[in-house]
Amino acid sequence: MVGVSLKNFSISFSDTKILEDVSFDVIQGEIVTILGPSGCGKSTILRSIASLQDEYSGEIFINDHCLINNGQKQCHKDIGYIFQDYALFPHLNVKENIEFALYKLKAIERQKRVDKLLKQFDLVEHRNKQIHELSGGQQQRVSIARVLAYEPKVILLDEPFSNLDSILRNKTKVWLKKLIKQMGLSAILVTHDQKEALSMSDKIAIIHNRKIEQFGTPKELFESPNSLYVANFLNRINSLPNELSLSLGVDVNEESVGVVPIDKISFSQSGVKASIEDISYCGDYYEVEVLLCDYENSSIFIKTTSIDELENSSECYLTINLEDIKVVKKSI
Ligand SMILES: Nc1ncnc2c1ncn2[C@@H]1O[C@H](COP(=O)(O)OP(=O)(O)OP(=O)(O)O)[C@@H](O)[C@H]1O
Repeated sequence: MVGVSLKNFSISFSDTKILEDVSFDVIQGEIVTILGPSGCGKSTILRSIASLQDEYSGEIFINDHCLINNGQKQCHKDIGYIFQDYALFPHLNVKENIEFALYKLKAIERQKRVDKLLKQFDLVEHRNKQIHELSGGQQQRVSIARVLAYEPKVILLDEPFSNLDSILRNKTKVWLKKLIKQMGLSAILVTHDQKEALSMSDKIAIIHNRKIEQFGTPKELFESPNSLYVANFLNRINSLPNELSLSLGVDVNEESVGVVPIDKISFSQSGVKASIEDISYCGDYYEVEVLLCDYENSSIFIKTTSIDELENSSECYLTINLEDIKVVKKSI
């Protein structure tokens, strides 16, 4: 069943078009991530779904109910919104924050639900603490528990991991993904982080120039990007000069370009002649920038684990395999 559906969603602010004809569905139990540059309208989509913004045209459906019906706004109680800064009530303790929206329930039922969430979110020992006494990760768990307390069917996550360090971030991602699946929620995640999008999502919507440039599973977008923009957004790739692609037997023209991931090019004894421009140490690998000598010194990057033979020489040769080159549109 479709949990959230956007149909021809468009929105402008003071004559500036932000989004145009955006349509996508989120099935129950599915995580859809919206990816795009800063200011492209990602949070505007979430705010509109949460009925915090209603200047849009087009339609938004939550479990088949349109949010604006005959010009009347219908707030939907099935939606939980998790904000980037958690938006917890600082004057209430952990337990009070979680039970805040449950005032309509009988005391005993309320108590039961809060106890279950405190346990589920590993917050039992912190139940009486004030918000400022919690770590960032604990605050985030309280913010998610508070939203799940009123049993939403749809969950909107706006950069939910941005305040967490990388270890806690990875742990929380796995935990939240499991939780969304177990509860059969329809989730929409907004993030800047491509890796996060690839690992968390069932589908990804990439926004570019006010529209969805591509919508599909992470694998589809990663392996078959339909444009240079999508390819660049999801992976570290090189755009090859068209003359080089043609010489390698790749069919490109003025509107298309051959792209190859930086880890698919290797150094060799012969092949495409290049000169070393820069070597950057990146922990368990190196990123080497080279200039392609025969192609107006176009620069490309190569990911390699060994630079032994490169350090004392400025000249090198590259092997680029035909099967690793994808042809994509320069832009849509
Ligand atoms: N209420 C508003 N009035 C006027 N302009 C707005 C309003 N809300 C958002 N905007 C503008 O719309 C654009 C999209 O904003 P939005 O917050 O959706 O971007 P975003 O993609 O979430 O960005 P970021 O990744 O930086 O958080 C921005 O240029 C923003 O300034």
